[in-house]
Amino acid sequence: MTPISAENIVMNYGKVKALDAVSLKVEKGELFGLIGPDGAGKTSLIKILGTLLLANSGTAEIEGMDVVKQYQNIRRQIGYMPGKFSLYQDLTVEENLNFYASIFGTTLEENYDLIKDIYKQIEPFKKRRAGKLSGGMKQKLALSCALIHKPKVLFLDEPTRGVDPVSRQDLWDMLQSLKKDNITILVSTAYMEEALLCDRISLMDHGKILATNSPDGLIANFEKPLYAIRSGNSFKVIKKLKDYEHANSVYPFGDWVHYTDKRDTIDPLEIKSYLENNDTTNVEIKQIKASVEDCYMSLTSKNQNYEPA
Ligand SMILES: Nc1ncnc2c1ncn2[C@@H]1O[C@H](COP(=O)(O)OP(=O)(O)OP(=O)(O)O)[C@@H](O)[C@H]1O
Repeated sequence: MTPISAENIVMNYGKVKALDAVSLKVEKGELFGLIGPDGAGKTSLIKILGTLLLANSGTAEIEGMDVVKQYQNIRRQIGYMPGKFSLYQDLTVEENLNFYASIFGTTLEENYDLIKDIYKQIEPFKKRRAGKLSGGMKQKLALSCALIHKPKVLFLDEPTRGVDPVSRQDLWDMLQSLKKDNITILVSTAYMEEALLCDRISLMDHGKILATNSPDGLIANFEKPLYAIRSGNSFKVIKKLKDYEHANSVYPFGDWVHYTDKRDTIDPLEIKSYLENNDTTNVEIKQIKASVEDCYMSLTSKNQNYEPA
């Protein structure tokens, strides 16, 4: 049985098409990432799968149960960590955990083993009110609460948003360690580099899934040779490359400009000369391996037929 499956999910908010015929399958024990910028539709999809929102059309099943007809059974078997910290700020760490455990008819002691690696990092602060915890500690508490009833499927909506880099890494380590318990995890993020920490990912843009693959598989499918180009003036490089008749894609990437050409084979020196003949000096050019972000840029440039939100 597939732990998470969705077929042709459509979600509209008035005129905004938040999800446009989205289909997805996540296998048992996978750490699966929904990757996309703000507004891509990640939260809407997670809420529909987590039985918190009704789709306009399409079907979805969690552990073989229909998200509309069997939502009560599903809720007993899933954990959900919303994007916004939503625990009780006035309750202590321990009280929050006991509260969530009691809702599911369990206790902290009963499921201590599952959450101990995460909880032990905040246990010294168990008498502290949740509202007084640091961002990283809040995140660990929220994850502990989402796991307290031993869910089969765990949904996390942008758990690393606005969290410091060390806590972000901690969270991913915790998610990796949950794999040994065979929990299926669907996590969303807008940070492209986090895609590499997932078993498989779906890249999302404007309510559509553009591609689903392992990070390596996605990168291996990048269609064209990719070049990184720079000179003292990135703005000029971008402008001149965009005017270049053979340019396929041109976008800034840190200090560099990433470029693909319409032709299958090219001589990079030809591009260098073109730029130098168009008042761009000190041009450096090198062929590079595509990253997940490059794959995303290439796919979004093809996904132009959307209704702007
Ligand atoms: N309750 C709502 N009413 C109207 N529009 C909404 C509502 N919720 C989401 N939207 C719109 O639907 C689209 C998808 O939003 P969604 O929150 O699902 O995306 P997201 O990828 O999770 O982005 P974010 O990180 O900003 O939450 C966006 O254009 C958003 O503005």
